[in-house]
Amino acid sequence: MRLGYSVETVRAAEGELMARLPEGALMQRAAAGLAAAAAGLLGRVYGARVVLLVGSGDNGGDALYAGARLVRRGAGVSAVLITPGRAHTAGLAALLRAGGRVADDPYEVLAAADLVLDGITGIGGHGGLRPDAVPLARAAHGSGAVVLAVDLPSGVEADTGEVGGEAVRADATVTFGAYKTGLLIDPAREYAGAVRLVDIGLGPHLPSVPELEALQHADVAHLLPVPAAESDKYRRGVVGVVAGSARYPGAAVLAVAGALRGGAGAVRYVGPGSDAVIARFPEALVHGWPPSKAGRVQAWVVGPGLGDSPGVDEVLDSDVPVLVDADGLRGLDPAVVRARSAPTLLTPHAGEAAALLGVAREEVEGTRLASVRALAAKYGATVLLKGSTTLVADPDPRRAVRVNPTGTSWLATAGSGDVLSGLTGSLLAAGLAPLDAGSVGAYLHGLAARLVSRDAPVSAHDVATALPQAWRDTTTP
Ligand SMILES: NC(=O)C1=CN([C@@H]2O[C@H](COP(=O)(O)OP(=O)(O)OC[C@H]3O[C@@H](n4cnc5c(N)ncnc54)[C@H](OP(=O)(O)O)[C@@H]3O)[C@@H](O)[C@H]2O)[C@@H](O)CC1
Ligand SMILES: Nc1ncnc2c1ncn2[C@@H]1O[C@H](COP(=O)(O)OP(=O)(O)O)[C@@H](O)[C@H]1O
Ligand SMILES: [K+]
Repeated sequence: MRLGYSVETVRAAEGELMARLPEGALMQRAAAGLAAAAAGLLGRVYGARVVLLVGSGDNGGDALYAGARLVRRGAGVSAVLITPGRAHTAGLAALLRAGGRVADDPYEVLAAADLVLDGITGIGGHGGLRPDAVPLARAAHGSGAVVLAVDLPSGVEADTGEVGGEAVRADATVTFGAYKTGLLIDPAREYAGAVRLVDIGLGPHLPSVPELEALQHADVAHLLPVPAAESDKYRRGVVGVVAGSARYPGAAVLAVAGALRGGAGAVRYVGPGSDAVIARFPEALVHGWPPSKAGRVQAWVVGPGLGDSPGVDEVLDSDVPVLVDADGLRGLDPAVVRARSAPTLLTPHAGEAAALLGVAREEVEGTRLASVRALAAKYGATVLLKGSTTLVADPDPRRAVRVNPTGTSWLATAGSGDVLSGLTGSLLAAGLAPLDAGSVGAYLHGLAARLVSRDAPVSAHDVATALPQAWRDTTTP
């Protein structure tokens, strides 16, 4: 599991650790890791031209000490002080002692740089870059040099992944001690580039429950349902799908396609898309209306392509877990969801989430973590917020939010969400708790898309077909 922590948590852990170490030791560890990463990016340090963007806090101190190390390995290092007179005193002295210098003309050194270390702000920064730093960040981006962010790209919000104004666009980020939550969530994640964690000994001082967690292959393999020797189709779980309409019969087919690959022993379909479903998937069990007469079902999926067709109320009335997606989310009453005896999992994209929260779509896209938590609280349900960063929040606010590490922007294709609902509903029917079903579903779906896409366009149907390959990939050591 990859874990993300808030600034408050990181500062508390740093405080504990610092009390046991000699003064400045932690910053030296950070600077050593940073210099090593910089050297790796440069390939050849001797003769390289390095520029440090130095803010007024310890983030700038890290950059200055790392710069001193690079000077000692033969690099030419120039520091650009954002607020002269307020740079980290000991760090600046170390740089000058080693043979580095303060730049006379920031834009001249930036234009000639091979590598820029962004030490303007780290976990102490708020509200985007200040105006004096903005042109420097732009010049770094436009210079052709590799931009390496120190701890975080300056200007992004460490706790939320929000970007309130302008921020540094980095090719890579070296973060110290622990991933900050914002590094794992868009839009900040995109500003960070490739993120590397440098161990500074913080581990034993961090709490066991982080703010954010990302499943890795081994976690998913551990959660996937596997039939036992004595299993039969009912013990493996039966998933019911209420999806599609005369207008969108394809949604029924795609949701069933996902459901057939999610580990349930059988898929029941109820709705206007029966003919299309059975023509494509003879193994699906199709039933007449209403869903309550369809026979045993351990979890329902309702909503994809449903249009105005009925089904949501009937399914929410059941006493088994229900996944509500797409049209099923329209006008969904929090009181109805809260009153249910079994868990509910909502899977909105940003537009649907915005409608449920009564805000603009852009607001949800800019504040994903806060939005997914707000929806989970409002509905007392697990919420999977889809998009460039998929997040899954439990209704219990003490649980870490899951962030999906797989996926590709090629997934932004019509119908791929229908496959995800079927797949995730199937995992629910197989017995996974909603938080696990949502995060495992998103993981496999994103991995399948990557495997089948290999950087070319994919269709939703391709993604469904690649799900067994993603499953195998995850469980193969
Ligand atoms: N603690 C530790 O043990 C370790 C910490 N480490 C490192 O320290 C970093 C945290 O350092 P920090 O706390 O000094 O804050 P930091 O991120 O440098 O920024 C604060 C300064 O920026 C300024 N500023 C604020 N907003 C701004 C804006 N929008 N645009 C421009 N400027 C802005 C603000 O100025 P002021 O408001 O005072 O005018 C203030 O002076 C952390 O990320 C890691 O790199 C590592 O060495 C490992 C050990
Ligand atoms: N920019 C993106 N990057 C990665 N994944 C994305 C992006 N945009 C959408 N997705 C994923 O694609 C799927 C789209 O689902 P959805 O919006 O419900 O589409 P549809 O309703 O057409 O099926 C979701 O799994 C979502 O997370
Ligand atoms: K930084």
